[in-house]
This record gives sequence, structure tokens and C-alpha cells, in this order.
Amino acid sequence: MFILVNLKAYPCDPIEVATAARDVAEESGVRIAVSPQAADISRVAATGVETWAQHVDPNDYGSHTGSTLAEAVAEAGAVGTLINHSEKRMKLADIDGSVQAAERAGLETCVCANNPAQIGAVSALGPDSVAVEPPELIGGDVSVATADPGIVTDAVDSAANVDEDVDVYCGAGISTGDDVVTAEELGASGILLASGVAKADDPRAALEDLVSGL
Ligand SMILES: O=C[C@H](O)COP(=O)(O)O
Repeated sequence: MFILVNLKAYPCDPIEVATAARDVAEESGVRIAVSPQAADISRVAATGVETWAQHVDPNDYGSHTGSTLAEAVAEAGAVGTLINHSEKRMKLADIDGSVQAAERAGLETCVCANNPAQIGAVSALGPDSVAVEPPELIGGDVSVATADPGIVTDAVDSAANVDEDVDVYCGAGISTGDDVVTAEELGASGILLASGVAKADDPRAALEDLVSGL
């Protein structure tokens, strides 16, 4: 299982989370990545933790003021990027452009979607992975794998029907090792989470719990 920790714009210490994630990944052997604010990518990557961007825009180099350039986040140390997160929704053509921009920059891609039908659509764009997240469960304390297990299994089927090489992650409300094990049993090969770590009093303990059943 891959554990991708999105720090969103939470007021946490990105270096504290990054060093904890690096250490827990090394101790457990579980792949863990941290996705900080774009401005924090270089110092998070300097900790040695696998680092992802939260977003890249579909543009190339050029006159695109305010854009997040895929090459720039790669140069800063990111090795992957989220695209179309529920809190950063994009039109399908722009998702396609961002996937292409990320691939051009050598970034691994994870395209988010609300439901299994959207998972099928974005899987057709050729990302490395997709993540299903019901928006109403994001930031809550009930895991998607418990509240709506069918959405995870349907997302796995939906992606496989389009492209068997696309990995499927799930997210929303995941905070414990039991949640991670349940997600794995439903066919997910990774989880995308945020508040369970970024808002934890002890991020290291939260990460240790997440990997405890793997
Ligand atoms: O990117 C992470 C997801 O939106 C899930 O957030 P959450 O773990 O706070 O529910």
C-alpha cells in the first residue's frame, strides 16, 4: 500500500510531518509520500521523504503568470503530483493537459475523482493512478472504506475496465491502521489522506498507526 499524505493548506509544520513520514517509511518498509504547499516542496524534499505536488497546471513554459509549472515543482524536488483534487477541480481537457505536463516533467500522476464513473473517465487519460474521494466524507472522521465500501470496489472495477495498469487509491476520512487494511481488502493499492496526519497532535504516532496493519 502507498500512503500519500496531503498537507493541503493546513497550519501544520511540514518539516515535522515530512521527517516523521520519512522515518516511518524507513522503519516499516511502507511507501509514504508527503504533498505540501508548492512553496514548501524544496524544503520538504530536502528531508529525504518522497515529495509530491498538490497540483500542476496544464501549461508549458511561457506567459502563464500564477501557474504551477510541472517542471518547476520537479526541479524543486517533487517526484509526483495530484491532479484534479476535490478542492482543486478542473475541466476534463485541463486534467488531460496537466497529466501530459506532469509526464513531460517526469512526475508520477494521481488524478482524483468524486465517484466511480469519473474514475473511469480520468483513467482513460493515462495517469499512473487515480484516487476516488466522495467529497462529503473529506475531512470527516468516518473512512470512505467503512462508510461506502461499494464506491471503492466500483472505482477499482471502473479503472480496470479502462486500463488495468492504473493504480486505484481511495481517500476521505481515513485515519487509522484498520481503515488502511479495509481499503486494501476492497482492492485499493493506496490511500490519500490529510487531516488524520496534518491535524494530529502527534503526526509520527498517526503515521505509525496507519502502517501498523500492513
Ligand atoms: O487529499 C486528501 C483527501 O482530501 C482526504 O482528506 P481527509 O483525510 O482529511 O479526509
